Amino acid sequence: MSPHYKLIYFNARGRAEHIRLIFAYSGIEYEDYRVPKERWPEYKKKTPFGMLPILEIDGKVVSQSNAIGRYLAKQHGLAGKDEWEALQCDVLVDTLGDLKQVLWKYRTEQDPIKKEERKVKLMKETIPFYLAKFEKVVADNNGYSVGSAITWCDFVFAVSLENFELIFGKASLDQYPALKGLKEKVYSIPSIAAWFARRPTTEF
Ligand SMILES: N[C@@H](CCC(=O)N[C@@H](CS)C(=O)NCC(=O)O)C(=O)O
Repeated sequence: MSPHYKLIYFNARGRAEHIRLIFAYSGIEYEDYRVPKERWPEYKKKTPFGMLPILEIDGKVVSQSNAIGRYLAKQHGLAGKDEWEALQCDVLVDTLGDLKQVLWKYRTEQDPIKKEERKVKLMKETIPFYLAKFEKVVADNNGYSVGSAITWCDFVFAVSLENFELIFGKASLDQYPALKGLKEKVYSIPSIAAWFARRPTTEF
């Protein structure tokens, strides 16, 4: 019998959405609990490290979005065909994490001058540096980020690229056709498209 899963996060896609895509793709029932903002200070005390997402598996609680993603991916055939591909998934997920950290610093920068400086560096250096490399990886793998079949890494890419387009505009991926194609491929998988259609609307 499948365990009882309860995914706990905020009312956002953020660091939980790739986990929701794994659940949707694998047809796994789970509770998608979104902690209301006003309940967070109290709720925080009950979490292992004061942060979300967490996943309850038959009542046992684990934290860390990528550890959770990797665990579920391994169980549901989404972690590559062998250890080498599983490693490639981890490498790309962590590298995307590095880029997302820089994007987060830009998005949350309060000083307008520093924000503009960050934007110039991002647009001229950081984003082309990472996206050109990711583009080559996906093009070389015929449209997958790892190997020749769908992995949880593709889900992390799809969610990140969707956010990227929200931040920088729809045309921002035009020069990266393999990445754009990967995002579209993931969101057109029927089980994921169905999740996309019914998921709560949130900013990020
Ligand atoms: N490395 C952790 C980071 C988790 C994290 O930063 N969570 C944020 C939301 S995205 C959080 O819980 N913030 C609320 C707080 O720190 O009080 C993961 O990937 O799960």
